[in-house]
Amino acid sequence: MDDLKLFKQSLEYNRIKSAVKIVSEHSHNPISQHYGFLPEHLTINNPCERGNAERGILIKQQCDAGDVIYDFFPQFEVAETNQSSESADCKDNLCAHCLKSLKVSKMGVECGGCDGFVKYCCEQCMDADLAVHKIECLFLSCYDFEERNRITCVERLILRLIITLGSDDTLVRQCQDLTSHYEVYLEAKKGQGFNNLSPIQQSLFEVTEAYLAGFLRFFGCHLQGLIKLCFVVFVNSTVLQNFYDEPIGIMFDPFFSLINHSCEPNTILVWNGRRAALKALKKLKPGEELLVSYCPVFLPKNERKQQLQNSFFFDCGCSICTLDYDLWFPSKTLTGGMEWETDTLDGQMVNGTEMERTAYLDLMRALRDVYCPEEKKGLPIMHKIATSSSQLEATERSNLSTLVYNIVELVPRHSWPVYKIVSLMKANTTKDPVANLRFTVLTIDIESALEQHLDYKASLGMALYELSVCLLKLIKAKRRQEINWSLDMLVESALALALQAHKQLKTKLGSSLLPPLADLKNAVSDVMSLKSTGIVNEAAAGQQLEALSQLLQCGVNLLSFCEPLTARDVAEFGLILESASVSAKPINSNFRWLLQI
Ligand SMILES: C[S@@+](CC[C@H](N)C(=O)[O-])C[C@H]1O[C@@H](n2cnc3c(N)ncnc32)[C@H](O)[C@@H]1O
Repeated sequence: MDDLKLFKQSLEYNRIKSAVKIVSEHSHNPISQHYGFLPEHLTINNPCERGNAERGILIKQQCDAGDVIYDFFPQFEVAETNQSSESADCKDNLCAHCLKSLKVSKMGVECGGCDGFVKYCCEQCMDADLAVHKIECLFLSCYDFEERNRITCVERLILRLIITLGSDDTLVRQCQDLTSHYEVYLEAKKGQGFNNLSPIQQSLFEVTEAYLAGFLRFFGCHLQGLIKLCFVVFVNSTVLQNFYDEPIGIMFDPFFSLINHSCEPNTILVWNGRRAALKALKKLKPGEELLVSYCPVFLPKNERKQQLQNSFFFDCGCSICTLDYDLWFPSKTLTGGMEWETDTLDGQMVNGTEMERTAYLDLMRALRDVYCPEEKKGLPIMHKIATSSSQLEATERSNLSTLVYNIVELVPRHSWPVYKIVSLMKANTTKDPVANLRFTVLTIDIESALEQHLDYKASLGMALYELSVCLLKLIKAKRRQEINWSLDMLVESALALALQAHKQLKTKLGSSLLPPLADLKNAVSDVMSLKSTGIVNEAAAGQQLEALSQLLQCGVNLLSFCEPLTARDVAEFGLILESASVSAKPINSNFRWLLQI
Protein backbone atom coordinates (compact mmCIF):
# COMPACT_ATOMS: atom_id res chain seq x y z
CA MET A 1 0.00 0.00 0.00
CA ASP A 2 1.45 3.40 -0.87
CA ASP A 3 2.20 6.11 1.69
CA LEU A 4 -0.80 8.25 0.77
CA LYS A 5 -3.24 5.37 1.26
CA LEU A 6 -1.61 4.48 4.57
CA PHE A 7 -1.87 8.09 5.74
CA LYS A 8 -5.56 8.26 4.85
CA GLN A 9 -6.20 5.26 7.09
CA SER A 10 -4.17 6.64 9.96
CA LEU A 11 -5.26 8.07 13.29
CA GLU A 12 -3.36 11.24 12.41
CA TYR A 13 -5.55 11.81 9.35
CA ASN A 14 -8.71 11.41 11.41
CA ARG A 15 -7.41 13.77 14.10
CA ILE A 16 -6.75 16.46 11.47
CA LYS A 17 -10.25 16.01 10.07
CA SER A 18 -11.94 16.40 13.43
CA ALA A 19 -9.75 19.41 14.30
CA VAL A 20 -10.85 21.14 11.08
CA LYS A 21 -14.46 20.48 12.02
CA ILE A 22 -13.99 21.99 15.49
CA VAL A 23 -12.43 25.13 13.95
CA SER A 24 -15.64 25.75 12.00
CA GLU A 25 -17.75 25.70 15.19
CA HIS A 26 -18.35 28.66 17.49
CA SER A 27 -16.00 28.98 20.42
CA HIS A 28 -17.54 28.94 23.90
CA ASN A 29 -14.42 29.48 25.94
CA PRO A 30 -12.85 32.75 27.09
CA ILE A 31 -9.99 33.62 24.77
CA SER A 32 -7.47 33.96 27.59
CA GLN A 33 -7.70 30.19 28.06
CA HIS A 34 -6.15 29.68 24.63
CA TYR A 35 -3.09 31.75 25.37
CA GLY A 36 -1.55 30.19 28.44
CA PHE A 37 1.98 31.57 28.08
CA LEU A 38 1.53 35.31 27.78
CA PRO A 39 4.58 37.44 28.51
CA GLU A 40 4.10 38.96 31.96
CA HIS A 41 4.03 42.57 30.80
CA LEU A 42 1.31 42.00 28.19
CA THR A 43 -2.36 41.24 28.52
CA ILE A 44 -5.27 40.51 26.19
CA ASN A 45 -7.91 43.20 26.24
CA ASN A 46 -11.18 41.40 25.78
CA PRO A 47 -13.94 43.44 27.30
CA CYS A 48 -16.76 41.10 26.38
CA GLU A 49 -14.62 37.94 26.54
CA ARG A 50 -15.97 36.63 23.25
CA GLY A 51 -16.67 39.48 20.87
CA ASN A 52 -13.59 40.60 19.01
CA ALA A 53 -14.28 44.16 17.90
CA GLU A 54 -12.18 45.67 20.64
CA ARG A 55 -10.00 42.75 21.41
CA GLY A 56 -6.30 43.51 21.28
CA ILE A 57 -3.07 43.44 23.28
CA LEU A 58 -2.27 45.94 26.02
CA ILE A 59 1.05 46.65 27.65
CA LYS A 60 1.00 46.56 31.46
CA GLN A 61 4.14 48.55 32.14
CA GLN A 62 5.75 51.69 30.78
CA CYS A 63 8.30 51.28 28.01
CA ASP A 64 10.54 53.61 26.04
CA ALA A 65 10.83 54.22 22.33
CA GLY A 66 13.08 51.57 20.82
CA ASP A 67 12.40 48.98 23.55
CA VAL A 68 11.71 45.42 22.46
CA ILE A 69 8.22 44.61 23.70
CA TYR A 70 7.83 41.08 22.42
CA ASP A 71 10.57 38.89 21.01
CA PHE A 72 9.40 35.67 19.39
CA PHE A 73 9.78 32.93 16.81
CA PRO A 74 6.53 32.94 14.81
CA GLN A 75 4.74 29.61 14.96
CA PHE A 76 4.49 29.34 11.14
CA GLU A 77 6.80 30.72 8.51
CA VAL A 78 6.96 29.80 4.84
CA ALA A 79 9.35 31.30 2.29
CA GLU A 80 8.23 32.54 -1.14
CA THR A 81 8.08 29.85 -3.81
CA ASN A 82 10.04 31.89 -6.36
CA GLN A 83 12.44 34.79 -6.29
CA SER A 84 10.68 38.13 -6.62
CA SER A 85 11.84 41.50 -7.86
CA GLU A 86 11.94 42.67 -4.27
CA SER A 87 14.18 39.96 -2.86
CA ALA A 88 16.49 37.24 -4.06
CA ASP A 89 15.58 35.13 -1.00
CA CYS A 90 13.02 32.36 -1.51
CA LYS A 91 12.47 28.71 -0.58
CA ASP A 92 15.22 27.58 -2.96
CA ASN A 93 17.97 29.38 -1.08
CA LEU A 94 16.56 29.40 2.47
CA CYS A 95 16.31 26.50 4.91
CA ALA A 96 12.63 25.53 5.24
CA HIS A 97 13.03 25.19 9.00
CA CYS A 98 15.45 27.85 10.29
CA LEU A 99 15.34 30.18 7.23
CA LYS A 100 19.13 30.48 7.20
CA SER A 101 20.68 31.09 3.82
CA LEU A 102 21.60 27.80 2.12
CA LYS A 103 24.47 29.54 0.36
CA VAL A 104 26.10 30.26 3.71
CA SER A 105 25.59 26.81 5.21
CA LYS A 106 26.75 25.13 1.94
CA MET A 107 25.51 21.76 3.28
CA GLY A 108 21.94 21.79 2.00
CA VAL A 109 19.75 18.68 2.27
CA GLU A 110 16.84 18.23 -0.11
CA CYS A 111 13.72 16.24 0.60
CA GLY A 112 13.67 13.37 -1.90
CA GLY A 113 9.92 12.76 -1.49
CA CYS A 114 8.91 16.05 -3.14
CA ASP A 115 11.86 16.08 -5.56
CA GLY A 116 13.76 18.74 -3.62
CA PHE A 117 10.87 21.21 -3.54
CA VAL A 118 11.64 21.66 0.15
CA LYS A 119 15.27 22.19 1.23
CA TYR A 120 17.01 22.35 4.60
CA CYS A 121 20.40 23.59 5.73
CA CYS A 122 21.18 20.39 7.71
CA GLU A 123 19.82 17.02 8.88
CA GLN A 124 18.79 18.49 12.27
CA CYS A 125 16.53 21.05 10.61
CA MET A 126 15.08 18.33 8.39
CA ASP A 127 14.34 16.17 11.45
CA ALA A 128 12.81 19.09 13.34
CA ASP A 129 10.38 19.68 10.46
CA LEU A 130 9.63 16.01 9.81
CA ALA A 131 6.32 15.75 11.68
CA VAL A 132 4.71 18.41 9.47
CA HIS A 133 6.67 17.91 6.27
CA LYS A 134 6.03 14.17 5.99
CA ILE A 135 2.33 14.99 5.43
CA GLU A 136 3.07 18.17 3.44
CA CYS A 137 5.33 16.04 1.25
CA LEU A 138 2.49 13.60 0.48
CA PHE A 139 0.34 16.59 -0.52
CA LEU A 140 3.08 18.05 -2.74
CA SER A 141 3.64 14.66 -4.36
CA CYS A 142 0.09 14.72 -5.72
CA TYR A 143 1.24 17.41 -8.18
CA ASP A 144 3.61 17.27 -11.12
CA PHE A 145 6.71 19.47 -11.21
CA GLU A 146 5.06 22.47 -12.88
CA GLU A 147 1.89 22.40 -10.78
CA ARG A 148 3.96 22.10 -7.63
CA ASN A 149 5.98 25.15 -8.54
CA ARG A 150 2.79 27.14 -8.75
CA ILE A 151 1.92 26.36 -5.12
CA THR A 152 2.19 29.66 -3.26
CA CYS A 153 3.68 30.26 0.16
CA VAL A 154 0.20 31.23 1.42
CA GLU A 155 -1.24 27.91 0.28
CA ARG A 156 1.63 26.06 1.94
CA LEU A 157 1.15 27.98 5.16
CA ILE A 158 -2.55 27.05 5.25
CA LEU A 159 -1.60 23.43 4.53
CA ARG A 160 0.97 23.36 7.32
CA LEU A 161 -1.56 24.94 9.69
CA ILE A 162 -4.17 22.27 8.87
CA ILE A 163 -1.61 19.51 9.42
CA THR A 164 -0.45 20.97 12.77
CA LEU A 165 -4.03 21.21 14.06
CA GLY A 166 -4.12 17.42 14.30
CA SER A 167 -1.62 17.45 17.16
CA ASP A 168 -2.14 20.85 18.78
CA ASP A 169 -5.42 21.39 20.67
CA THR A 170 -4.44 24.92 21.75
CA LEU A 171 -3.96 25.91 18.14
CA VAL A 172 -7.38 24.44 17.30
CA ARG A 173 -9.03 26.67 19.94
CA GLN A 174 -7.04 29.70 18.82
CA CYS A 175 -8.03 29.23 15.17
CA GLN A 176 -11.63 28.63 16.21
CA ASP A 177 -11.64 32.03 17.88
CA LEU A 178 -9.43 34.28 15.70
CA THR A 179 -11.06 36.86 13.48
CA SER A 180 -11.31 35.48 9.94
CA HIS A 181 -14.16 37.41 8.19
CA TYR A 182 -14.87 34.21 6.25
CA GLU A 183 -18.53 35.16 6.25
CA VAL A 184 -17.65 37.69 3.48
CA TYR A 185 -16.76 34.74 1.27
CA LEU A 186 -19.76 32.64 2.35
CA GLU A 187 -22.14 35.53 1.65
CA ALA A 188 -20.59 36.20 -1.76
CA LYS A 189 -21.02 32.51 -2.63
CA LYS A 190 -24.62 32.53 -1.47
CA GLY A 191 -25.52 35.73 -3.32
CA GLN A 192 -24.34 36.97 -6.69
CA GLY A 193 -20.93 35.35 -6.62
CA PHE A 194 -17.79 37.46 -6.63
CA ASN A 195 -18.99 40.06 -9.13
CA ASN A 196 -19.77 42.72 -6.57
CA LEU A 197 -16.36 42.54 -4.93
CA SER A 198 -13.35 44.73 -5.71
CA PRO A 199 -11.08 43.19 -8.40
CA ILE A 200 -8.44 42.34 -5.78
CA GLN A 201 -10.95 40.55 -3.56
CA GLN A 202 -12.40 38.80 -6.60
CA SER A 203 -9.04 37.33 -7.51
CA LEU A 204 -8.30 36.46 -3.87
CA PHE A 205 -11.60 34.57 -3.67
CA GLU A 206 -10.91 32.79 -6.96
CA VAL A 207 -7.52 31.71 -5.66
CA THR A 208 -9.25 30.53 -2.47
CA GLU A 209 -11.48 28.25 -4.57
CA ALA A 210 -8.39 26.67 -6.10
CA TYR A 211 -6.78 26.17 -2.67
CA LEU A 212 -9.99 24.65 -1.32
CA ALA A 213 -10.25 22.20 -4.20
CA GLY A 214 -6.74 20.93 -3.43
CA PHE A 215 -7.32 20.69 0.34
CA LEU A 216 -10.69 18.97 -0.11
CA ARG A 217 -9.17 16.41 -2.48
CA PHE A 218 -6.39 15.62 -0.03
CA PHE A 219 -8.14 15.80 3.33
CA GLY A 220 -11.65 15.02 2.03
CA CYS A 221 -13.04 16.88 5.03
CA HIS A 222 -15.18 19.64 6.40
CA LEU A 223 -15.42 22.42 3.77
CA GLN A 224 -16.64 25.10 6.21
CA GLY A 225 -13.62 24.54 8.45
CA LEU A 226 -11.22 24.64 5.50
CA ILE A 227 -12.72 27.93 4.30
CA LYS A 228 -12.37 29.40 7.77
CA LEU A 229 -8.73 28.32 7.99
CA CYS A 230 -7.93 29.96 4.64
CA PHE A 231 -9.40 33.22 5.96
CA VAL A 232 -7.71 32.89 9.35
CA VAL A 233 -4.45 32.94 7.42
CA PHE A 234 -5.48 35.78 5.06
CA VAL A 235 -6.58 38.04 7.92
CA ASN A 236 -3.93 37.17 10.50
CA SER A 237 -0.75 36.51 8.60
CA THR A 238 2.04 39.00 8.05
CA VAL A 239 4.77 39.41 5.49
CA LEU A 240 7.92 37.59 6.51
CA GLN A 241 10.96 39.79 6.04
CA ASN A 242 14.68 39.31 6.06
CA PHE A 243 17.21 41.44 7.90
CA TYR A 244 17.03 44.02 5.12
CA ASP A 245 13.26 44.37 5.37
CA GLU A 246 12.77 42.61 2.05
CA PRO A 247 9.64 40.46 1.78
CA ILE A 248 10.66 36.79 1.63
CA GLY A 249 7.46 34.93 2.49
CA ILE A 250 4.64 34.83 4.99
CA MET A 251 4.29 34.17 8.72
CA PHE A 252 1.43 33.45 11.10
CA ASP A 253 1.58 33.60 14.85
CA PRO A 254 -1.66 33.29 16.86
CA PHE A 255 -0.57 35.65 19.63
CA PHE A 256 0.86 38.35 17.35
CA SER A 257 -2.43 38.07 15.41
CA LEU A 258 -4.28 39.67 18.29
CA ILE A 259 -2.54 43.00 17.73
CA ASN A 260 -4.79 45.49 15.97
CA HIS A 261 -3.88 47.83 13.15
CA SER A 262 -3.34 51.56 13.20
CA CYS A 263 -2.17 53.84 10.39
CA GLU A 264 -0.31 55.66 13.16
CA PRO A 265 1.22 52.61 14.82
CA ASN A 266 3.07 52.68 18.12
CA THR A 267 5.07 49.50 17.43
CA ILE A 268 6.92 47.94 14.52
CA LEU A 269 8.06 44.41 13.76
CA VAL A 270 11.79 44.08 13.09
CA TRP A 271 13.32 40.85 11.75
CA ASN A 272 16.53 39.06 12.43
CA GLY A 273 16.50 35.65 10.77
CA ARG A 274 13.56 33.66 12.11
CA ARG A 275 13.34 35.89 15.13
CA ALA A 276 10.85 38.74 15.18
CA ALA A 277 11.03 41.61 17.64
CA LEU A 278 8.14 43.96 18.22
CA LYS A 279 9.69 47.36 19.05
CA ALA A 280 8.08 50.43 20.53
CA LEU A 281 8.03 53.42 18.21
CA LYS A 282 7.27 55.78 21.05
CA LYS A 283 7.05 55.86 24.81
CA LEU A 284 4.12 53.69 25.91
CA LYS A 285 2.12 54.10 29.11
CA PRO A 286 0.79 51.15 31.15
CA GLY A 287 -2.60 50.12 29.78
CA GLU A 288 -1.88 51.41 26.26
CA GLU A 289 -2.89 49.20 23.35
CA LEU A 290 -0.13 47.87 21.07
CA LEU A 291 -0.79 48.78 17.45
CA VAL A 292 1.08 47.77 14.30
CA SER A 293 0.46 48.85 10.75
CA TYR A 294 -0.82 46.20 8.34
CA CYS A 295 -0.14 48.48 5.33
CA PRO A 296 2.32 51.21 4.33
CA VAL A 297 1.48 54.26 6.44
CA PHE A 298 2.73 56.89 4.02
CA LEU A 299 0.06 56.16 1.41
CA PRO A 300 -2.87 58.54 1.09
CA LYS A 301 -5.81 57.70 3.33
CA ASN A 302 -8.13 56.34 0.62
CA GLU A 303 -5.41 53.99 -0.65
CA ARG A 304 -4.68 52.72 2.84
CA LYS A 305 -8.35 52.13 3.51
CA GLN A 306 -8.73 50.29 0.22
CA GLN A 307 -5.74 48.05 0.93
CA LEU A 308 -7.03 47.16 4.39
CA GLN A 309 -10.48 46.41 3.03
CA ASN A 310 -9.08 44.30 0.17
CA SER A 311 -6.66 42.25 2.21
CA PHE A 312 -8.10 42.20 5.72
CA PHE A 313 -11.81 42.92 5.10
CA PHE A 314 -12.21 45.78 7.55
CA ASP A 315 -12.92 49.46 7.51
CA CYS A 316 -10.09 51.11 9.40
CA GLY A 317 -11.22 52.99 12.48
CA CYS A 318 -7.77 54.09 13.68
CA SER A 319 -6.98 57.49 15.18
CA ILE A 320 -5.95 59.09 11.88
CA CYS A 321 -8.48 57.43 9.58
CA THR A 322 -11.26 58.89 11.69
CA LEU A 323 -9.93 62.44 11.14
CA ASP A 324 -11.89 64.30 8.51
CA TYR A 325 -8.75 65.07 6.53
CA ASP A 326 -5.88 63.02 5.20
CA LEU A 327 -2.93 63.45 7.54
CA TRP A 328 -0.36 62.54 4.91
CA PHE A 329 -1.94 64.38 1.98
CA PRO A 330 -4.62 66.63 3.40
CA SER A 331 -5.42 67.96 -0.05
CA LYS A 332 -9.16 67.60 0.00
CA THR A 333 -9.83 69.99 2.83
CA LEU A 334 -6.98 72.27 2.03
CA THR A 335 -7.05 72.66 -1.70
CA GLY A 336 -10.74 73.21 -2.13
CA GLY A 337 -11.74 69.68 -3.05
CA MET A 338 -8.74 68.44 -5.04
CA GLU A 339 -7.88 64.86 -4.19
CA TRP A 340 -4.47 63.33 -4.50
CA GLU A 341 -5.66 60.40 -6.54
CA THR A 342 -7.64 62.38 -9.05
CA ASP A 343 -5.61 65.57 -8.89
CA THR A 344 -4.80 66.59 -12.42
CA LEU A 345 -3.36 69.93 -11.42
CA ASP A 346 0.26 69.75 -12.36
CA GLY A 347 2.99 72.29 -11.96
CA GLN A 348 2.08 74.00 -15.19
CA MET A 349 -1.36 74.86 -13.98
CA VAL A 350 -0.15 75.85 -10.56
CA ASN A 351 2.23 78.27 -12.18
CA GLY A 352 -0.65 79.37 -14.32
CA THR A 353 -2.61 81.54 -11.95
CA GLU A 354 -1.84 83.42 -8.81
CA MET A 355 -4.84 81.86 -7.10
CA GLU A 356 -3.67 78.31 -7.66
CA ARG A 357 -0.21 79.19 -6.52
CA THR A 358 -1.63 80.62 -3.33
CA ALA A 359 -3.72 77.50 -2.81
CA TYR A 360 -0.59 75.38 -2.87
CA LEU A 361 1.24 77.71 -0.56
CA ASP A 362 -1.67 77.45 1.83
CA LEU A 363 -1.52 73.71 1.56
CA MET A 364 2.11 73.75 2.51
CA ARG A 365 1.47 75.92 5.53
CA ALA A 366 -1.42 73.76 6.57
CA LEU A 367 0.70 70.64 6.24
CA ARG A 368 3.09 72.17 8.69
CA ASP A 369 0.32 72.51 11.24
CA VAL A 370 -1.18 69.12 10.60
CA TYR A 371 2.07 67.32 11.25
CA CYS A 372 2.56 69.12 14.50
CA PRO A 373 -1.00 69.56 15.63
CA GLU A 374 -0.49 69.90 19.38
CA GLU A 375 1.70 72.91 19.82
CA LYS A 376 3.32 73.59 16.45
CA LYS A 377 6.06 71.25 17.51
CA GLY A 378 8.49 72.35 14.83
CA LEU A 379 9.22 75.59 16.63
CA PRO A 380 10.37 74.24 19.98
CA ILE A 381 12.48 71.67 18.17
CA MET A 382 14.12 74.38 16.10
CA HIS A 383 14.75 76.37 19.19
CA LYS A 384 16.24 73.42 20.96
CA ILE A 385 18.66 72.69 18.15
CA ALA A 386 19.66 76.27 17.85
CA THR A 387 20.40 76.59 21.54
CA SER A 388 21.99 73.20 22.08
CA SER A 389 24.41 73.36 19.16
CA SER A 390 26.71 75.85 20.80
CA GLN A 391 29.62 75.04 18.51
CA LEU A 392 27.71 76.40 15.54
CA GLU A 393 27.75 79.90 14.23
CA ALA A 394 24.59 81.92 14.13
CA THR A 395 23.92 81.39 10.42
CA GLU A 396 24.66 77.69 10.68
CA ARG A 397 22.31 77.40 13.60
CA SER A 398 19.56 79.09 11.74
CA ASN A 399 20.18 76.98 8.62
CA LEU A 400 20.16 73.82 10.63
CA SER A 401 16.98 74.86 12.37
CA THR A 402 15.30 75.35 9.02
CA LEU A 403 16.61 72.03 7.86
CA VAL A 404 15.18 70.12 10.78
CA TYR A 405 12.03 72.17 10.64
CA ASN A 406 11.50 71.09 7.04
CA ILE A 407 11.97 67.47 7.92
CA VAL A 408 9.55 67.60 10.76
CA GLU A 409 7.07 69.15 8.38
CA LEU A 410 7.44 66.79 5.49
CA VAL A 411 8.12 63.37 6.87
CA PRO A 412 5.85 61.68 9.39
CA ARG A 413 8.10 60.83 12.26
CA HIS A 414 7.32 57.14 12.21
CA SER A 415 7.62 56.87 8.46
CA TRP A 416 8.47 53.55 6.92
CA PRO A 417 11.23 54.83 4.64
CA VAL A 418 13.07 55.88 7.73
CA TYR A 419 12.81 52.40 9.11
CA LYS A 420 14.17 51.05 5.89
CA ILE A 421 17.26 53.16 6.33
CA VAL A 422 17.63 52.08 9.90
CA SER A 423 17.55 48.44 9.03
CA LEU A 424 20.17 49.04 6.39
CA MET A 425 22.27 50.94 8.87
CA LYS A 426 21.96 48.08 11.33
CA ALA A 427 24.47 46.11 9.31
CA ASN A 428 27.11 48.51 10.56
CA THR A 429 25.91 49.31 13.96
CA THR A 430 24.67 46.10 15.53
CA LYS A 431 28.05 45.55 17.12
CA ASP A 432 27.70 48.87 18.83
CA PRO A 433 24.41 48.96 20.74
CA VAL A 434 24.69 52.65 21.52
CA ALA A 435 25.08 53.58 17.89
CA ASN A 436 22.27 51.22 17.01
CA LEU A 437 19.99 52.88 19.49
CA ARG A 438 21.00 56.27 18.17
CA PHE A 439 19.70 55.47 14.72
CA THR A 440 16.61 53.75 16.01
CA VAL A 441 15.74 56.74 18.07
CA LEU A 442 16.20 59.06 15.15
CA THR A 443 13.43 57.29 13.32
CA ILE A 444 11.07 57.69 16.19
CA ASP A 445 11.31 61.17 17.41
CA ILE A 446 13.71 63.83 16.26
CA GLU A 447 13.46 65.56 19.57
CA SER A 448 14.60 62.61 21.64
CA ALA A 449 17.25 61.89 19.04
CA LEU A 450 18.72 65.26 19.83
CA GLU A 451 18.77 64.37 23.48
CA GLN A 452 20.84 61.35 22.53
CA HIS A 453 23.48 63.81 21.23
CA LEU A 454 23.08 62.82 17.69
CA ASP A 455 26.00 64.27 15.92
CA TYR A 456 25.77 67.10 13.51
CA LYS A 457 27.08 65.35 10.42
CA ALA A 458 24.90 62.33 10.96
CA SER A 459 21.78 64.42 11.23
CA LEU A 460 22.56 66.19 7.99
CA GLY A 461 23.27 62.97 6.19
CA MET A 462 20.20 61.31 7.61
CA ALA A 463 18.07 64.33 6.79
CA LEU A 464 19.08 64.29 3.18
CA TYR A 465 18.89 60.58 2.91
CA GLU A 466 15.55 60.34 4.60
CA LEU A 467 13.99 62.70 2.13
CA SER A 468 15.59 61.03 -0.85
CA VAL A 469 14.30 57.62 0.14
CA CYS A 470 10.93 59.13 0.83
CA LEU A 471 10.92 60.44 -2.70
CA LEU A 472 11.76 57.10 -4.14
CA LYS A 473 9.03 55.43 -2.15
CA LEU A 474 6.65 57.99 -3.46
CA ILE A 475 7.74 57.32 -7.02
CA LYS A 476 7.05 53.64 -6.41
CA ALA A 477 3.65 54.38 -4.96
CA LYS A 478 2.80 56.55 -7.89
CA ARG A 479 4.20 54.14 -10.45
CA ARG A 480 1.22 54.00 -12.71
CA GLN A 481 0.29 57.63 -12.40
CA GLU A 482 1.65 61.00 -13.34
CA ILE A 483 4.50 62.34 -11.33
CA ASN A 484 2.60 65.23 -9.92
CA TRP A 485 2.97 68.20 -7.66
CA SER A 486 3.51 66.25 -4.48
CA LEU A 487 6.59 64.60 -5.90
CA ASP A 488 7.93 67.86 -7.21
CA MET A 489 7.34 69.47 -3.89
CA LEU A 490 9.51 66.86 -2.26
CA VAL A 491 12.14 67.09 -4.98
CA GLU A 492 12.52 70.75 -4.29
CA SER A 493 12.72 70.24 -0.58
CA ALA A 494 15.32 67.52 -0.99
CA LEU A 495 17.33 69.84 -3.19
CA ALA A 496 17.12 72.61 -0.68
CA LEU A 497 18.30 70.23 2.01
CA ALA A 498 21.08 68.92 -0.17
CA LEU A 499 22.38 72.38 -0.83
CA GLN A 500 22.25 73.35 2.80
CA ALA A 501 23.83 70.12 3.90
CA HIS A 502 26.65 70.60 1.47
CA LYS A 503 27.20 74.22 2.41
CA GLN A 504 27.23 73.51 6.09
CA LEU A 505 29.50 70.55 5.85
CA LYS A 506 31.93 72.61 3.85
CA THR A 507 31.95 75.38 6.41
CA LYS A 508 32.22 72.99 9.29
CA LEU A 509 34.78 70.55 8.00
CA GLY A 510 36.72 72.41 5.34
CA SER A 511 36.88 71.17 1.77
CA SER A 512 39.79 68.81 2.34
CA LEU A 513 37.74 66.77 4.79
CA LEU A 514 34.63 66.64 2.67
CA PRO A 515 33.36 63.22 1.71
CA PRO A 516 33.25 62.50 -2.02
CA LEU A 517 30.65 65.13 -2.66
CA ALA A 518 31.85 66.60 -5.90
CA ASP A 519 28.85 65.14 -7.67
CA LEU A 520 26.39 66.75 -5.28
CA LYS A 521 26.67 70.14 -6.90
CA ASN A 522 26.31 68.59 -10.33
CA ALA A 523 23.33 66.57 -9.27
CA VAL A 524 21.68 69.61 -7.85
CA SER A 525 22.38 71.83 -10.82
CA ASP A 526 21.21 69.07 -13.19
CA VAL A 527 17.87 68.90 -11.51
CA MET A 528 17.67 72.65 -11.21
CA SER A 529 18.41 73.27 -14.87
CA LEU A 530 15.88 70.67 -15.91
CA LYS A 531 13.32 72.38 -13.82
CA SER A 532 14.11 75.87 -14.94
CA THR A 533 14.04 74.98 -18.63
CA GLY A 534 10.60 73.53 -17.99
CA ILE A 535 11.18 70.76 -20.54
CA VAL A 536 8.17 68.56 -20.77
CA ASN A 537 9.11 65.25 -22.27
CA GLU A 538 9.94 61.73 -21.26
CA ALA A 539 13.66 62.19 -21.55
CA ALA A 540 13.52 65.07 -19.09
CA ALA A 541 11.69 62.92 -16.58
CA GLY A 542 14.28 60.21 -17.01
CA GLN A 543 17.09 62.65 -16.51
CA GLN A 544 15.48 64.03 -13.43
CA LEU A 545 15.22 60.60 -11.91
CA GLU A 546 18.83 60.04 -12.78
CA ALA A 547 19.78 63.25 -11.07
CA LEU A 548 17.74 62.17 -8.09
CA SER A 549 19.64 58.91 -7.94
CA GLN A 550 22.82 60.89 -7.78
CA LEU A 551 21.38 62.93 -5.02
CA LEU A 552 20.61 59.77 -3.17
CA GLN A 553 24.16 58.60 -3.72
CA CYS A 554 25.30 61.81 -2.11
CA GLY A 555 23.15 60.97 0.88
CA VAL A 556 24.91 57.63 1.02
CA ASN A 557 28.26 59.33 0.82
CA LEU A 558 27.37 61.68 3.60
CA LEU A 559 26.31 58.76 5.70
CA SER A 560 29.36 56.70 4.92
CA PHE A 561 31.42 59.63 6.01
CA CYS A 562 29.82 59.29 9.43
CA GLU A 563 29.70 55.51 9.60
CA PRO A 564 31.25 53.42 6.85
CA LEU A 565 28.64 51.45 4.94
CA THR A 566 29.23 47.90 3.82
CA ALA A 567 29.30 46.99 0.17
CA ARG A 568 26.00 45.22 0.68
CA ASP A 569 24.36 48.40 1.97
CA VAL A 570 25.51 50.34 -1.02
CA ALA A 571 24.19 47.58 -3.28
CA GLU A 572 20.90 47.72 -1.39
CA PHE A 573 20.61 51.42 -2.05
CA GLY A 574 21.21 50.64 -5.69
CA LEU A 575 18.34 48.17 -5.56
CA ILE A 576 16.00 50.73 -4.10
CA LEU A 577 16.86 52.99 -6.96
CA GLU A 578 16.37 50.31 -9.56
CA SER A 579 13.00 49.33 -8.23
CA ALA A 580 11.97 52.96 -8.27
CA SER A 581 12.42 53.33 -11.99
CA VAL A 582 9.11 54.33 -13.45
CA SER A 583 7.85 54.53 -16.93
CA ALA A 584 8.83 58.14 -17.27
CA LYS A 585 5.96 60.57 -17.52
CA PRO A 586 6.15 64.26 -18.27
CA ILE A 587 7.28 66.55 -15.52
CA ASN A 588 5.76 69.93 -15.94
CA SER A 589 6.69 72.06 -13.10
CA ASN A 590 8.90 74.75 -11.89
CA PHE A 591 8.48 74.82 -8.16
CA ARG A 592 11.30 77.13 -7.32
CA TRP A 593 8.90 79.30 -5.37
CA LEU A 594 8.33 76.50 -2.87
CA LEU A 595 11.86 77.04 -1.64
CA GLN A 596 10.81 80.41 -0.37
CA ILE A 597 8.43 78.98 2.21
C1 LIG B 1 -5.33 40.37 12.98
S1 LIG B 1 -6.89 40.72 13.65
C2 LIG B 1 -6.54 41.66 15.05
C3 LIG B 1 -7.18 41.11 16.30
C4 LIG B 1 -8.69 41.19 16.33
N1 LIG B 1 -9.12 42.40 17.00
C5 LIG B 1 -9.22 39.97 17.06
O1 LIG B 1 -9.69 40.12 18.18
O2 LIG B 1 -9.17 38.87 16.51
C6 LIG B 1 -7.43 41.85 12.45
C7 LIG B 1 -8.87 42.22 12.57
O3 LIG B 1 -9.10 43.06 13.71
C8 LIG B 1 -9.98 44.14 13.38
N2 LIG B 1 -9.19 45.39 13.35
C9 LIG B 1 -7.86 45.50 13.56
N3 LIG B 1 -7.47 46.78 13.46
C10 LIG B 1 -8.57 47.51 13.18
C11 LIG B 1 -8.79 48.90 12.93
N4 LIG B 1 -7.82 49.80 12.95
N5 LIG B 1 -10.06 49.29 12.63
C12 LIG B 1 -11.07 48.40 12.60
N6 LIG B 1 -10.91 47.07 12.82
C13 LIG B 1 -9.68 46.63 13.11
C14 LIG B 1 -10.49 43.82 11.97
O4 LIG B 1 -11.65 43.04 12.09
C15 LIG B 1 -9.35 43.02 11.38
O5 LIG B 1 -9.74 42.18 10.31
